[in-house]
Amino acid sequence: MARLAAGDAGGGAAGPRIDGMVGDSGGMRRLACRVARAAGCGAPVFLAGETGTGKELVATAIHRASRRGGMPFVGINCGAIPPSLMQSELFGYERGAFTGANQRKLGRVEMAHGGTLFLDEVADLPMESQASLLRFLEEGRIQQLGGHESIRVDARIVSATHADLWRAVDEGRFRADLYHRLRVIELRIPPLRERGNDIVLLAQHALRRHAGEVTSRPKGFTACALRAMQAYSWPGNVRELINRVREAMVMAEGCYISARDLQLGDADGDQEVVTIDLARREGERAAIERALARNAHRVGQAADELGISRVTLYRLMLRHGLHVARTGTPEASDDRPAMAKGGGRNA
Ligand SMILES: Nc1ncnc2c1ncn2[C@@H]1O[C@H](COP(=O)(O)OP(=O)(O)OP(=O)(O)O)[C@@H](O)[C@H]1O
Repeated sequence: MARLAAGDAGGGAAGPRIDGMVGDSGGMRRLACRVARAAGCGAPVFLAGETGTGKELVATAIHRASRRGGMPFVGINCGAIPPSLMQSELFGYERGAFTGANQRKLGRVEMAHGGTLFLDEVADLPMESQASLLRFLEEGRIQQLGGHESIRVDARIVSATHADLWRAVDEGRFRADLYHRLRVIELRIPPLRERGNDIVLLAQHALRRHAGEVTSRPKGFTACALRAMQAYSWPGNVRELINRVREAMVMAEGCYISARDLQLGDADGDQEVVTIDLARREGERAAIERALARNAHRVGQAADELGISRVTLYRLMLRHGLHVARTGTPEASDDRPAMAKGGGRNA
């Protein structure tokens, strides 16, 4: 189960991380810090992020790291329950509330008493349930279907959606008052394409984790496969990456998974063999190049984003043959190197 931990997140320097989540990029480290802070308070948390980015893992991590960690974590996917059943699913019903209600049934909110209620795909919550949820958030009380008394429940709400919740408000499908109540703390989970070398770490993690599913486990990835993975946009994020690696493990013809095995193209030279060490160095170099490009070659800012010190970044740039050339223009101060590639793959 996910919990917060301090330590190494897959090959980098020590720092906060979310246990159970592979990732060492600046974005994931920043998220880990925010998750730790969010866990320390009792306010509602809203998780925004594309599908497959790990929202459920983050919700679990917040729960585990909070004072409610030993109590129930109850999840519900609001998009998977028929709207007509949502009210009874969330708030339960009294015996005799409707035909067939032979005994009292607890709803998910009450099940989460003392713990955390995770409302996944909250944008799909029907209007009637939105009103009842708002009442719960304001008063800490619920009413069962067919019940006459209101029941006091102490549950923390963590909600998530991959959709644009504000748009749902704009279109009149989601109450603005509930929107603000749910978003007291908002955590944005970065899409996989913004996580640099995490893509390689996650692919290697999937290879290890699912080794038991195949008779002969591939030894690793070809260089082209690693490049193709880093160039791809991953619309299905981590879930898509894991599934592609699992499929490639079964289908791969050689000892190393190629870009073609991952259905990510058919690049020349895909037979090239890659050791873990080489893969790490390639990933590291790509992450540095990307951070520098994204930060207009400001080394200090790029270092912050990568979660390392400026000195370490200079050292790594030197190792990878990424030179800092001063041009003498005011913009090109120490902090704005013109980058030149050199040194080849083993630099
Ligand atoms: N950083 C990570 N490290 C390891 N596994 C991860 C990571 N992020 C996500 N996963 C895995 O990817 C899959 C999708 O994660 P999860 O269900 O938490 O995403 P989600 O954002 O809630 O998706 P959806 O919006 O579709 O509900 C799960 O199998 C999860 O274990």
